[in-house]
Amino acid sequence: MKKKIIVTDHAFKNVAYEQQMANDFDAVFECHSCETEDDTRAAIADADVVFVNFAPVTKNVLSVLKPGATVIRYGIGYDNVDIKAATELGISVANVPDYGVATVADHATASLLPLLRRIPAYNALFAQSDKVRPGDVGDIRGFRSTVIGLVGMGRIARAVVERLRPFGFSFIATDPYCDQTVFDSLGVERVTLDELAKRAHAISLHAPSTADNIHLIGADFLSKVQQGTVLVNTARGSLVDLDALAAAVTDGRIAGAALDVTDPEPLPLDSPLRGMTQVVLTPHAAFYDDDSLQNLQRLASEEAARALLGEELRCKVN
Ligand SMILES: NC(=O)C1=CN([C@@H]2O[C@H](COP(=O)(O)OP(=O)(O)OC[C@H]3O[C@@H](n4cnc5c(N)ncnc54)[C@H](O)[C@@H]3O)[C@@H](O)[C@H]2O)C=CC1
Ligand SMILES: O=C(O)C(=O)COP(=O)(O)O
Repeated sequence: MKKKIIVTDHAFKNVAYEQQMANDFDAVFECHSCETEDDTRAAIADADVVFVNFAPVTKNVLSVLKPGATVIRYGIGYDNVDIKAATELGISVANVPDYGVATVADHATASLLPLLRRIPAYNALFAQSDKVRPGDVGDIRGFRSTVIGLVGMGRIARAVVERLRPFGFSFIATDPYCDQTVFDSLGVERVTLDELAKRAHAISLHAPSTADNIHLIGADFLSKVQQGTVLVNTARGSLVDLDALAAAVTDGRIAGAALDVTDPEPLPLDSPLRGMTQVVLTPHAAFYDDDSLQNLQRLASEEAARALLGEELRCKVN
């Protein structure tokens, strides 16, 4: 019987790599745009390999697969897949941890620097006044006296440090699970989350979405930050309590925020954050450029080939 390879959803320009890989195996290949659990269940029934981007892969969805099937997350975070249920059902899950580290780090860096220079705030003033002057956006701290605080010290955070280092910033970071040697080799001071809140002038989030990390950046954290701090989130929306963030932007503790991810996504039309000139929004796009998409689709397709050949997966997460 022919093998069956299904894409549940994606935002790519084409699926040429996947199609070629399926042809190599003379497999059935279908590409869907699943929006509901029912869509996904119907699309993947009896598949051998499932590629999933953002569609939720719940226990209910997984139950239509046979033991031995493989689910490949198009991406790094796999919080949309019920890993426990997959393991119980004998289904392997893999992600692609290394396709776009540079691209996400580029996006975080490109978001953070304009906030520190208050460029979005100046730009907004031009819509209201014909006499915009230096300093109209409040105090601006020089880069060489600015402390960057990283939440998470994994692959992307390390790449952000490399990109920001030439500007002369100092770096502090919190990561309960990362080895001290990583901090030492990068010259990053290890601190607690509490200390990071108090000392950082710019905070960039790079921790995964887990049950423990929900609203890590909430009212308590934001009550401790210095007036005029900036925040960048390219990790996962669930890390930030958006109501608490809106309050902190309103009272000036947060002078600027760049949110690539929010919970929920998309950000509701009536969210106050949409109208705030200090808040820059991008649509979960930090991973998105031509280089990273090519890597992602190629590496995911190679992983699928390994699954079909019965070989050990490169990036199995369960
Ligand atoms: N916006 C986008 O397009 C993209 C977002 N991401 C997100 O970025 C996150 C980070 O990616 P990587 O750096 O590749 O992951 P990674 O797994 O290399 O690093 C994550 C680090 O966070 C640490 N961590 C976990 N809980 C923490 C906590 N409570 N406080 C501080 N640190 C904590 C871990 O110990 C680990 O060192 C991913 O989980 C993913 O959700 C990844 C790619 C694209
Ligand atoms: O999942 C995607 O394709 C992305 O948007 C980026 O995913 P990640 O954030 O890598 O888990």
